[in-house]
Amino acid sequence: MYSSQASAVPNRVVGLISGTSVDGIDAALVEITGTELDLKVELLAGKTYPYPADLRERILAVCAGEAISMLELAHMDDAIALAFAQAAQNIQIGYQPANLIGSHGQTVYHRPPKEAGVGKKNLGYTLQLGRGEMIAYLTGITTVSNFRVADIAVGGHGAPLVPRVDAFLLSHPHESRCIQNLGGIGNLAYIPARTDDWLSQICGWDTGPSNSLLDLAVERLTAGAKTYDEDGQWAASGTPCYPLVEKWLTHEYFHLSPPKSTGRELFGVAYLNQCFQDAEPYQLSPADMLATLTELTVASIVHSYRTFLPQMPQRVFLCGGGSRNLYLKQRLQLALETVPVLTTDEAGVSADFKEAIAFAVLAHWRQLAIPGNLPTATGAPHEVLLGEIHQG
Ligand SMILES: Nc1ncnc2c1ncn2[C@@H]1O[C@H](COP(=O)(O)OP(=O)(O)OP(=O)(O)O)[C@@H](O)[C@H]1O
Ligand SMILES: CC(=O)N[C@H]1[C@@H]2OC[C@@H](O2)[C@@H](O)[C@@H]1O[C@H](C)C(=O)O
Repeated sequence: MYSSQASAVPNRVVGLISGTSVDGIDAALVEITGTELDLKVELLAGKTYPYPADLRERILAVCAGEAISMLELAHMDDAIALAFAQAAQNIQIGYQPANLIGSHGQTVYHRPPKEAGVGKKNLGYTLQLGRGEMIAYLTGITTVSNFRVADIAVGGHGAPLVPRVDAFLLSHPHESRCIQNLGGIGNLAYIPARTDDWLSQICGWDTGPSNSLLDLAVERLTAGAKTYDEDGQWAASGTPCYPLVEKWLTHEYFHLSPPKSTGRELFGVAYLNQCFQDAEPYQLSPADMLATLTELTVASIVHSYRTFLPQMPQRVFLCGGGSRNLYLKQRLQLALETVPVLTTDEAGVSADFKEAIAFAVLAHWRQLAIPGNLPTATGAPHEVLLGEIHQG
């Protein structure tokens, strides 16, 4: 880790991301001071800008494996970049302009690296659309994008990237914490209390599905009328089917040792179809099915903590859209027994905009030539600078 080097003048940065839920572009306008141990971020504005419906549909189809031509790919890349550039411009209205944008883009494909014999690896592959050069061109603001490839280039997973930012924004002097993102996919950052060698013990990984299967199931059960189960109300009226949860938990991903990453390629439409097929003998109601899928998210997270963490954290802080799913939160609290489950809002960082904030911080780090990956979370052999800089 780099020693802190205070930057006195706040950097005004826009962070942008659309995650695996493809529910819209999260934009955060922040003021950043400091770098790592002295890092401070003030959220001036945060907003989610929904994609145009047809663009969202096309993105989801590509994520689900639909073939497209190179021409269509180029069009989609630019349509996403345009939507991101508009989000960057809109979030600044009424504020002094930003001097930097950090844009994650839209993941449409992610393949983790694979062992290929002793000491050899097939590099991972990851593709985020919404090219940074177009965002810089349209906004006139220097834009950092394509954050994942430098980590992948040295053999890492290129994900999760947020744990390093979590470590500097959410550590505590006396308390060990897990920061649990509940997006389409779940991930965690484990942050020990800030004692002697705490930095070397921080780790993270993707826990598996969080809302991805729930959202797809809701769309299927409502014939497209709804895209998610608000506050988890529908699931809350059902009962989890534990034999199914046990069966689904045997999936190889949950038993892989970290560092590990995943996506909709593994926990998407095909997996959900299998879940519905597995559920047939049990004749579950729609509410029971949603409760059972919720329980898979809960059980996979808790199994992951108990199996792979050096010790259970003293507190868990949730973020991402799933932190608004009251049923999911309640089930997680029940399964984690005495470990209190809160949201990152309660630790001073917006649960809704933490990922967008993180990409603003990663752009800030890139500008200062500070590495952005956490090798214990991505599996990279060393730290690297993340992101390509496009001058505005
Ligand atoms: N009030 C709510 N009740 C239940 N679920 C909600 C609520 N609000 C948001 N969600 C869930 O959160 C999802 C969006 O979460 P989020 O924006 O954190 O995901 P993401 O960033 O796209 O995913 P990832 O972190 O995997 O990249 C929605 O698709 C929905 O399932
Ligand atoms: C390839 C990719 O886009 N991965 C996402 C996804 O969504 C959650 C989880 O899987 C995480 O690994 C990652 O996003 C966050 C922002 C990260 O890199 O920390």
